[in-house]
Amino acid sequence: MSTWVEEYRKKLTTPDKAVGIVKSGDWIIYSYAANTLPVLDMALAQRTPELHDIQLLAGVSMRPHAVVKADPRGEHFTWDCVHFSVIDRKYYEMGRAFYIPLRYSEVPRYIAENISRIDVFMVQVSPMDQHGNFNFGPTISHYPAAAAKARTVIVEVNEDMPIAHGGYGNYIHISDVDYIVEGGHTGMPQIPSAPVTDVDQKIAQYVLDDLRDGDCIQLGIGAMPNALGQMIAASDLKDLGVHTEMLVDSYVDMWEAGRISGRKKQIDKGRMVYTFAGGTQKLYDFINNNPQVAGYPVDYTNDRFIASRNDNLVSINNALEIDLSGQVCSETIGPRMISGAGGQLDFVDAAYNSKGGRSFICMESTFTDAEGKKHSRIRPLLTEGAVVTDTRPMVQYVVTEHGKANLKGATTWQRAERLISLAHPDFREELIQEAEKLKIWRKSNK
Ligand SMILES: CC(=O)SCCNC(=O)CCNC(=O)[C@H](O)C(C)(C)COP(=O)(O)OP(=O)(O)OC[C@H]1O[C@@H](n2cnc3c(N)ncnc32)[C@H](O)[C@@H]1OP(=O)(O)O
Ligand SMILES: CCCC(=O)O
Repeated sequence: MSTWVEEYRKKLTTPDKAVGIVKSGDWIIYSYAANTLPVLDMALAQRTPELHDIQLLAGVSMRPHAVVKADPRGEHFTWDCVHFSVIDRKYYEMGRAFYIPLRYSEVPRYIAENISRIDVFMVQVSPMDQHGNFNFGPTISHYPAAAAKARTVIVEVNEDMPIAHGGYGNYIHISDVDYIVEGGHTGMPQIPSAPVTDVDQKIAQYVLDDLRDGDCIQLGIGAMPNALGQMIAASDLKDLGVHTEMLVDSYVDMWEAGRISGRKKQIDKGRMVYTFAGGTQKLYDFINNNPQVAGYPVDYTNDRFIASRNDNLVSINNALEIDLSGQVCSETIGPRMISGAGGQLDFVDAAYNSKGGRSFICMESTFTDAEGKKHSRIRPLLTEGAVVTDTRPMVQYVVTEHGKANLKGATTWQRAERLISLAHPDFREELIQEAEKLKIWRKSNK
């Protein structure tokens, strides 16, 4: 019998006993994204009445949480997020979730340096291998930093979790684990790709026109990047590389269509690099035991100096609005939180600093509200309360369904002119008048 099997037996416990170590006032990190914790979360929720002032560091929720359901007013558990998914956004609307403004690359350092203590790290893992390792499956992110900082580490084993190959940091050894809980077959969250519209396809086409054989790509989340992934799969591009933050189903489509080889990458040659994967079973099956993918901690994938070591790094991300000077908001509507900074600025920076690299900020030119009224996403000024995700000196290409413009090095009047040319025609005249008032409209502008 291997030493690890004996140690496994000693550390194996029930969910109730494992969460029994939690005390009022504790700081807990919950694993997130596709590594949500159905069993430990349920057990902790049952202790709601007796626990107070528990700080839960979480976010990117791909399944709803029992602790939030059990405590709808947030009187026992505070839900602090490094990024909002649609589920976290609902918690926020209930007054139940808070945001930690950070670039995603900084989360491991934030855990190491800015939190005085982590009492418990609960993380969902794959079953232990013969060497005593539990694989983190689809999400590596900040988990190595959390495990290093936490006083107690509890793993929840999910028999359905894929075993993902990595660069480093993609597993935890049993000697670093305090308690093991067997969750059984709890499945993987299924996140289907967002449906693609004609507008998404038009935007994606402008980006596709710019892509070249051998580019190394990072695609953000949402319908437009999904449209682009499908269009790349159907194109004749070859030898693309992948160095991204999130791996989604469309990477599988591109790989299966023969578009991705990673042959031209300068680092992690031949491997698709990511820090978290979220999609359908197709994606989880793809990463399972596949040496062509490499999961890394987020301070590797999103570090601008590391990511930009790949030549021709092309970053493609979505935004919510942009002002005429080029400030991009991708995380709020006015003061209302939608998502978070995530890794957008990390990749805007990395792509621009990669030799031959380019960064694209994409958005539909308009937003239609619940009453059916159209609003321009290109605005004279950002909506009051909006936060700036990408500062204007950082932004390079901006794309809407009306075209593509390079803002790097452009003067204020050139920015106004170029951005107005990307606005919906119905709003252009009004934007010109506002640009005049802002003194960024040159008399000879078209
Ligand atoms: C995982 C990765 O993305 S890696 C990439 C790096 N990270 C980032 O880019 C982080 C920042 N970016 C993001 O979070 C996203 O790309 C977003 C939010 C900009 C766009 O994501 P999408 O899923 O395409 O957003 P979507 O169009 O569905 O809008 C999100 C919400 O904002 C609302 N919204 C969007 N624009 C507006 C607007 N102008 N006014 C009011 N509400 C708006 C939508 O109705 C939707 O709300 P709902 O979910 O309550 O219906
Ligand atoms: C966890 C961060 C997700 C994003 O960058 O959008």
